[in-house]
Amino acid sequence: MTKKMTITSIKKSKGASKLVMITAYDALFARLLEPSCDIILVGDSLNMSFAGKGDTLSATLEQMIYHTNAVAQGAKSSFLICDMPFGTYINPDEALRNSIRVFQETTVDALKIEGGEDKAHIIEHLCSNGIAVCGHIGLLPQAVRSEGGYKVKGKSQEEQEQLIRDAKAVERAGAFCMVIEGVKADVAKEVAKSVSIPVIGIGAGKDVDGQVLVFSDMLGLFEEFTPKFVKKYMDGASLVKGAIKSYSDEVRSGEFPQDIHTY
Ligand SMILES: Nc1nc(=O)c2c([nH]1)NC[C@@H]1CN(c3ccc(C(=O)N[C@@H](CCC(=O)O)C(=O)O)cc3)CN21
Ligand SMILES: CC(C)C(=O)C(=O)O
Ligand SMILES: [Mg+2]
Repeated sequence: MTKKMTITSIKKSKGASKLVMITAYDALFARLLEPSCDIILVGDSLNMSFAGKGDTLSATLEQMIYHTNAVAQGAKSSFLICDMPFGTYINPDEALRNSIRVFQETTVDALKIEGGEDKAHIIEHLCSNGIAVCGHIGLLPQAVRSEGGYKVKGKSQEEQEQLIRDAKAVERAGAFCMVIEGVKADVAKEVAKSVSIPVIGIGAGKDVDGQVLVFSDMLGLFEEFTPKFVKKYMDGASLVKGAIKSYSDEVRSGEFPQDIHTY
């Protein structure tokens, strides 16, 4: 990835190339991910993977702004999206006020909000005030408590029809793309076909317009999180633990530091 993507090139990518999105929470990883991805998402999953909490609900706007600024320092040529955290877009005015804060306090390119048909009026209000919005439909992590867990969507006829309505409402409201999470692959495929903006999947099969994963999941760093949709591209936890063990052993044995590490 050399030239930074724009709302226009992201929209145009549909049907031509798959979008690669990965989350990042700091400058260090943002710099490492940037060469191979189109979009970096500062996800509210940072409340779990970074802050160690049990779900995303207690992530704050201040946290999201802090991490977005860190990521922006590391990734100057990636399109940057920040999740609006739980409780920050409960009505159009609140949503716009909070979105403007993120836009003014960071260099983020777009914001992501969870919800379909029920959030279309919010997306519309943001879009008509200069905020680029990425939708998020299907499994909505911010609804984990009201839903009683993380539930894959699209299993019933009603859910399938609702997902199509959600995607169309998000598109009509002005979103430039959307994430579809935790949806049966055949249903996600139909959803992607039903709109003309890119639909980026996570746990939604291959027949969508791109994929997103949490970086710490795909690098095998987040050991306790092993849902079906994650592919571990490296065993990060073992590698890191092994390196730390070597350091520890060498400090204790006196093997580190050697002359080359010494002034
Ligand atoms: N590190 C991390 N990775 C993520 O992908 C992620 C987060 N955090 N935090 C926010 C949400 C929460 N996500 C989740 C969390 C759990 C399941 C889960 O337990 N899935 C079950 C399937 C449930 C069903 O069949 O209905 C699984 O076993 O895969 C799915 C998505 C995805 N998001
Ligand atoms: C899992 C992705 C889509 C997300 O919303 C997050 O990382 O918070
Ligand atoms: Mg999120």
